[in-house]
Amino acid sequence: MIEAEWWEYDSVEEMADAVSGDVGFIIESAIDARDASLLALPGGKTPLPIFDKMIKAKLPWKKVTIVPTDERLVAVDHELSNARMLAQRFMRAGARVIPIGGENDDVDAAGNIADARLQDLPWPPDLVWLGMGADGHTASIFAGPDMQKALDAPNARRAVGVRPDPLPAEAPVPRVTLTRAALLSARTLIITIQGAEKKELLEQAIADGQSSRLPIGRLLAEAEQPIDIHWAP
Ligand SMILES: O=C(O)[C@H](O)[C@@H](O)[C@H](O)[C@H](O)COP(=O)(O)O
Repeated sequence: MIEAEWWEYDSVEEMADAVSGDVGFIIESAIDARDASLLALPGGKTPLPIFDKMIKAKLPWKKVTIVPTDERLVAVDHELSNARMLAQRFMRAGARVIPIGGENDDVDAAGNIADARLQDLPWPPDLVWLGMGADGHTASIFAGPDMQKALDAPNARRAVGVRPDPLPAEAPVPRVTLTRAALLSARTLIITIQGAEKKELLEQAIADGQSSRLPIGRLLAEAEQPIDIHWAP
């Protein structure tokens, strides 16, 4: 049974205020408890106004380490790179951003490299924050030949290489993604989505749970923690 709580806002701006406040609280609580905070943050467009609010907040960014939940296999300075997008924002604020990908034609090797990098970090993340595509993908767990690999990887495995099929139009490149086990190891799990269509899709995926054909449904079906879903029109 997926324990999901929906938070619905009237605007993106309102969602950004609320979510940036929640994430700030997660960061401060982690630093109080462990003197450090590890966050796994999504790519995509929905979180950008929230990220922009977050970096304006006076948080102890020097104690914060950020990894992308997934990465496109492009050069680290490429416009499609999630690490680049995160670094441009959060490194300026003082946080450490760890890239997990880069240009690599060998998708499986890229997955091994991402996994090795994540194995060096103090685990679990205080926060895994996910988005969802209109096709029901989340992080870079896409329908296609590698979906099961990302969903069924053993608990100790933190990342794998994936070849979405079909390749998503907004960034048509192979990826690495945190595995289901790694994503669900988070102390806190949140999702941010926008638009009526995605709301309906996510509600259906949650209702279908384990029998969902969508990656997000299959992922959440195994979650043991309650999930906060933030939605704006
Ligand atoms: O592609 C990535 O890097 C993502 O992490 C991906 O899972 C993203 O969160 C969704 O595609 C939603 O993207 P939008 O917020 O742009 O709709």
